[in-house]
Amino acid sequence: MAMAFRLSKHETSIISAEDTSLEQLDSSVEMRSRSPSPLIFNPRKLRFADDDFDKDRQESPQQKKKPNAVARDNDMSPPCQKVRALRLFNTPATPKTILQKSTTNCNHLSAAAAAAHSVKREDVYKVTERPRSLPLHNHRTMQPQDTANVNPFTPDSLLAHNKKRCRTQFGRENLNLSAMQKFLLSDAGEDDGAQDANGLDSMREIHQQAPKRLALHDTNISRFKREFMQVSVIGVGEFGVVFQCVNRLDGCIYAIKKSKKPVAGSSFEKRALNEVWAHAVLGKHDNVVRYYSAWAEDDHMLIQNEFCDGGSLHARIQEHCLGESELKILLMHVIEGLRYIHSNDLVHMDIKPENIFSTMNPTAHKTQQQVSKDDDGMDSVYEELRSSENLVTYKIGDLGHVTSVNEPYVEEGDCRYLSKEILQEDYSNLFKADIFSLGITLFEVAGGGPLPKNGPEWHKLRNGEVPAIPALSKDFNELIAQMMHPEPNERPSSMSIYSHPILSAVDSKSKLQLGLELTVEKRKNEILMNKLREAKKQIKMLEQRVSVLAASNTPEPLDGQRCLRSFTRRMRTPFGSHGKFHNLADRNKNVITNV
Ligand SMILES: Nc1ncnc2c1ncn2[C@@H]1O[C@H](COP(=O)(O)OP(=O)(O)OP(=O)(O)O)[C@@H](O)[C@H]1O
Ligand SMILES: [Mg+2]
Repeated sequence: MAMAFRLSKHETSIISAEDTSLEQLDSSVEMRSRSPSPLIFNPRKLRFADDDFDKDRQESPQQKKKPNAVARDNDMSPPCQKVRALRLFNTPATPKTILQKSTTNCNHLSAAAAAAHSVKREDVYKVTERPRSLPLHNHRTMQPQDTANVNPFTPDSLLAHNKKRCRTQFGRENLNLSAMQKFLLSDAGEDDGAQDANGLDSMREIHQQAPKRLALHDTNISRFKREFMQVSVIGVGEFGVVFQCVNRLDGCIYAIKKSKKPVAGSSFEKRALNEVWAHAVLGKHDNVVRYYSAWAEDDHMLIQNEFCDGGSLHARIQEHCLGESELKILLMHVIEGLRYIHSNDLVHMDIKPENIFSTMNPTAHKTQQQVSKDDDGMDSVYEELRSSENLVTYKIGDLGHVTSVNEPYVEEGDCRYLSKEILQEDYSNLFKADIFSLGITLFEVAGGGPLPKNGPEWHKLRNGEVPAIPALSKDFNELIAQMMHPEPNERPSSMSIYSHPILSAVDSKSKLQLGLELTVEKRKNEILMNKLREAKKQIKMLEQRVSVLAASNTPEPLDGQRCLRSFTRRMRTPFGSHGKFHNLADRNKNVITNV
C-alpha cells in the first residue's frame, strides 16, 4: 500500500528542520511515485493529529481486529478538518500552500535552491517555469498600461511551453514571450534584491519587445456599483460571495463573484487569477459557466459570469435525490463540459455538486420586471415547462482549481470528492481524477451520500467497494463503480463516457426535449393565430360600421371618393405599355377627327 505523504530529496532538506514528524515518512514511496511533474519543489502533505481519526481508531471494530491495517489506512486519509483549522491568520493557506510559500520565499537560502542556481539555465526554468501573475497590488516596478498577465492556459502559452521544451536556445519568434515569462518568474513583487534586479532587466526586455496583449488590470477600478444593480446574494463559498446582479446598461442578469477578502498581496491572489485565466479560456461551451469579464476592485477580485437560474446541483438535491433519467441528463451534460475542458489539456480538479450549476428555462435571460411587462401569453407555457427535467442544462463552474496537465499545479479540491492518487500526489493521470470526482458526485446525488470526509468509509469508496444504489439499473451502478475504480487507468475517459451506450438513451430524451420545444412553438403559433383571428374580426366590424355610416350620413363624399378612385384607375392606365399606345392611338384618332 502506498502512503499519503510523498517527499523529494530537496524537500527533505528544506523542511527537515521544521518538522521532526517528517522523519516518519517512508522514503520508499518516493521511488514508487510516477509523478511526471516537472516541479522539483513538490507540494507535500503534513501529518496532523485528527480528533476524528483518533475517534475512529478508538471506535472502529476493524481496528480492534487489525490495528496496524487501520492505522495505515488512517495515515492516508485527508486531514481535512485540521487543514481547515490550520488556515491561520486570515489566509486560506493549507499546509501545502504555507509550505510552498515558505519554500519559494526561502529559495535563495535553501540548499535545494542553491543546488538549483548551480545547474544549467534550462534547469532553472524547469524549477520555476510556471508563469507568475502580475501582483495586483504591485505598482512599484511597473505601470499598468505597459504590462499584461500571461494566461498559462491559452493555447499560445501551452504551445510556447512545448516549444520551450523542444529548443535548447530561444528563437527570435518567442523571445518576447520568454522575456515576459522571465519577468513573471522572477517574483518581482517579493523583497529579494537579486530577484528584483532580474525582474527589472526582464521588464526592460518586455518594454522593448513585448507584443500587444489584452491586460488584466493590475490596479483597482470601480465598476461594481456603477455598472451593476445588486439583486440578491445567491451563494457563498469558501473563496467568494456570489451576487445576482443586473447590468444597468444591457439589462441582463449576471452572477458576480466577489472574493470574500482582499486578494491583492494575499495567498488568495494566485487562486483568484487562476480562476479568471481558466474562465477566460474555457468559457465558450454550453456546459461550462460562461465568463464575461473580471476586474480588481478595492483589492478584491470580481468575476462576472453567466447567471444560472437553476442554482447549484447541491441545492437541487436537498429536495430529493436524482432518478436515473435525471442522472443520465446530468452525466451527459457534465461529461460534455469535461470533454471540452480535457480537450484543452486542462483539468477541473474540483468537480462536486456545489460546483455544477443549472439553467432551467427559456426565459432565464429576462429580468423579473421584463417577464411581467412583456407577457405574451407564453409565460404560462414556460411555467409549465419550468419543472420539466428535460429543459435543464447543467454547467461546470468554479474554475479556481483548474490546472494544466502538462505543467500541473495541483491545489486539491474538496476531500470528499478527491481521488486517492491525488492525495498521494500522483499527478500522472489528472484527467481520471476528474472522472473519479464525477463518479462519486453521481453516487452522492443518486442517494449514496452524505460522503465521508475521511476514515474507513472514505477508503472503502476508493478501494473498489462502492455499494450499488438500489434505485439505479445494474448498468448505471457499474458505470459509477468504473468511474470510481481505484486504478486511474481503469476509469473510462470523458470521451468514452460520452459515447457510452447508457447515454445513447439520452439521445431519445433530447428528442423528447425537441418534442417539447416543438409543442411550445405550436402553442405559440396557436396563440398568435387566435390573436390574428381576433384582429381580423375587429377589422371586419370596423369596416361594416364605416360602410353603415357612409351609407346613412355622407353620400356625396363617398361618391366623390368613388369618382376619385375611378379617376386614379384611369390615370394609371396610360403608364401601362399597352394602354399607352392604345391611348396615343385614341388621341391621334381624336386629332384626326377634330381636324
Ligand atoms: N453562475 C452562477 N449562477 C448561479 N449561482 C452561482 C453561480 N456561481 C456561483 N453560484 C452560487 O454561489 C455558490 C458559491 O460559488 P462558487 O462555488 O463559485 O464559490 P467558491 O467560493 O469558489 O466556492 P468553493 O467553496 O467551492 O471554493 C455556489 O455554490 C452557487 O450556489
Ligand atoms: Mg465552489
